[in-house]
Amino acid sequence: MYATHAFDSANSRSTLNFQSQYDCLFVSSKYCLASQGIADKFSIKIDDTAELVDSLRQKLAAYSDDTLAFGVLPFCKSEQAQFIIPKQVTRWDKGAFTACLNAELSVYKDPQNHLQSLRYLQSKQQFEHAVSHAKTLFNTEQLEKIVLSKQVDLCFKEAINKEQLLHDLLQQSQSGYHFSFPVSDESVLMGVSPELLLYKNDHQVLSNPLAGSIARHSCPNEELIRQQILLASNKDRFEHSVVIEDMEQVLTPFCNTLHTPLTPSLLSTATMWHLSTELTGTLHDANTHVLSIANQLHPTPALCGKPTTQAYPQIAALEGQSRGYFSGIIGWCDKYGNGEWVVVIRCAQIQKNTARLFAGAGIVAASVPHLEWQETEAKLNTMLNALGIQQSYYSLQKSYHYDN
Ligand SMILES: C=C(O[C@H]1C=CC=C(C(=O)O)[C@@H]1O)C(=O)O
Repeated sequence: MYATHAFDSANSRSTLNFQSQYDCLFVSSKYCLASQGIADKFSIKIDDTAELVDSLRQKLAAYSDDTLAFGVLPFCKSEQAQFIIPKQVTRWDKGAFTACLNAELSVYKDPQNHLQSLRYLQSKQQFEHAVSHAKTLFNTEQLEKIVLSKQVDLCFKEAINKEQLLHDLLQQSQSGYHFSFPVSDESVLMGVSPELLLYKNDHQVLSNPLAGSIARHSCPNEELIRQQILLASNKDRFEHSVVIEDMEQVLTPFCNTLHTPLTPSLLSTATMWHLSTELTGTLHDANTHVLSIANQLHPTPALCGKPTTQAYPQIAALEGQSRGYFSGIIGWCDKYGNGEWVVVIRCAQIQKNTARLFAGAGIVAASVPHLEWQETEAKLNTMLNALGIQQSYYSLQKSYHYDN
């Protein structure tokens, strides 16, 4: 059921047919898990962590010891998570998987798929107004931080080739966590998250929250300046510290030891620099399920705000539509409660010839509305680049298609 794939470069086309051979995909720093066939598919409530974990354990109990479950939890705790227990999971070495995908796609590279329309669900003005409004709440609502996001709908002439998209995401950045999960019969959630919520193996836990961002630049000198600006920015350092404090509070009761570096470091994606902190710990109990911790961490103030209970209703009111799986969590777990979960960002929900893109930014008292808009624009570039959309064309189109 859980096979390690020895990559045979001479026979790459017959060893993996990407059109049909995976349903769920999770690519970590060194490995890639690709599932084939569906043994069971089910939804579970996420508002009660103990119930969520019990239901999962019961489902997995019926299968062999090496069975995995893939899942995606929505942002909103009143919605349900989706899980898939695959018939088979192939574990690839990451390099081998990428080489195989390259070999597949070099044979049939799709012609350029033309963008037909682009629609912002919130205009720039609406987003900036929401940021300004959020800033007034910091004085009155005991709120320290809130994450506001936007959604953009793209429509292409032809159906989006998901294998090509995955390939382009991998080409763009080998780092990060690439994922693909069929959230309905017709639509797939795909992306490359830079943010590890929780890896758990036996006693060991690792988390790598990110918060505080600046867009990358093509000029090396400007890149250095931007890195320094980000490291020295009190606004971004505050945005980051709020997340780390909250995560430490959740992780501490589970851990014998927990190490948190005193200052954040920098982490880059293909398009952004982020402030990053790696928390490492050892658990009291190796049987603790990865989701017992991950669902308590979720949603962290990197995706929601602080305090969470105050931020949730404000997000619903200010954003005006459901985030669905965006800023939820995605990953896998095994029968022993081991697994790896990342936050659902830098992603799109793909359905036939349409893609819905998402991007958010942490808002604090020192936020400047138009800069937060620019940050979310820069974050959209991960998916826009992978979808082959040229910036000049995109800029021209978007000025005509705000959904006012
Ligand atoms: C909400 C997003 O990013 C989060 C993760 C990293 C940095 C963030 C920030 O600096 O605001 C966000 O908290 C997104 O990419 O849509």
